[in-house]
Amino acid sequence: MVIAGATKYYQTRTGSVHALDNVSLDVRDGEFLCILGPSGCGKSTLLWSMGGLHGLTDGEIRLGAEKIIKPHPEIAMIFQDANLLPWRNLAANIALPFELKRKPVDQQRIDMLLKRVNLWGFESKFPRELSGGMQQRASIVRSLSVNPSLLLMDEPFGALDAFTRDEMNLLIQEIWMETGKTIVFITHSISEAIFLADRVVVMSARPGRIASVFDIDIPRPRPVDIQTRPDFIERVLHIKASIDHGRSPSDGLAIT
Ligand SMILES: Nc1ncnc2c1ncn2[C@@H]1O[C@H](COP(=O)(O)OP(=O)(O)OP(=O)(O)O)[C@@H](O)[C@H]1O
Repeated sequence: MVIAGATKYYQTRTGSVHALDNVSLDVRDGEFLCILGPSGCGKSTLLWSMGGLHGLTDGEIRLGAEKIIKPHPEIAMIFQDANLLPWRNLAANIALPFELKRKPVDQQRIDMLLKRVNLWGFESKFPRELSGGMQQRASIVRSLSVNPSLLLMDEPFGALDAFTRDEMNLLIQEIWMETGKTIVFITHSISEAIFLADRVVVMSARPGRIASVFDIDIPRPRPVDIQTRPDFIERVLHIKASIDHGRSPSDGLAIT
């Protein structure tokens, strides 16, 4: 995917908000890219535009030769809230994208994915009967069931407890290694970004711009306890220093 000069102004009753300023970035096929930055720096605006859910004021986003101006079958999105419909059981929730596209349900692929994320046997359960981590795993199955090439994840594990978050990070690392999907993942956590990414893009706020890009060459699979190793902590501090250098004192960014 190519992002070329992406610029976005929101028009509000109190004036216009400059959310993205001339953001250009090539997302390489098959890479795991994490976007990090303080609240309000335009991460979601950028990701939603990549998903065809928001229009840009200027610039463009392309997938191959196609300009992204509306949702695209090759692009799936996962949000912090699993967004399962409460009145549908797991099977019916996962079948939804097929219904919307009026396509036959690929049960074989869904079963394979359910087994992969340890939800096999839970198909008749309703969202309220599942933990937050299970709901998020179901939303991952729902997104992957239609076999997109690009997965856009907007702070998908931000609402989960630390243990579940570690489990989900391991799971998404494994899925990425097995499937070769391109993943763009937004997070507030520097450690989560370094743990997952091939490249970490740091954005700065007001207006949202790319401040720096860091290559993360740590071999995979990366175990969770890698985050306590001195060289990992050094990377965290290095990225944190670059953020502190370029931000105003009111911006917040978790260091976890
Ligand atoms: N629909 C909207 N209408 C008006 N302004 C908006 C809208 N959505 C976002 N903004 C503004 O655009 C800027 C960027 O917001 P965005 O949600 O993209 O940032 P973010 O980095 O994802 O923040 P967070 O980390 O808090 O989710 C902010 O100043 C925000 O208030």
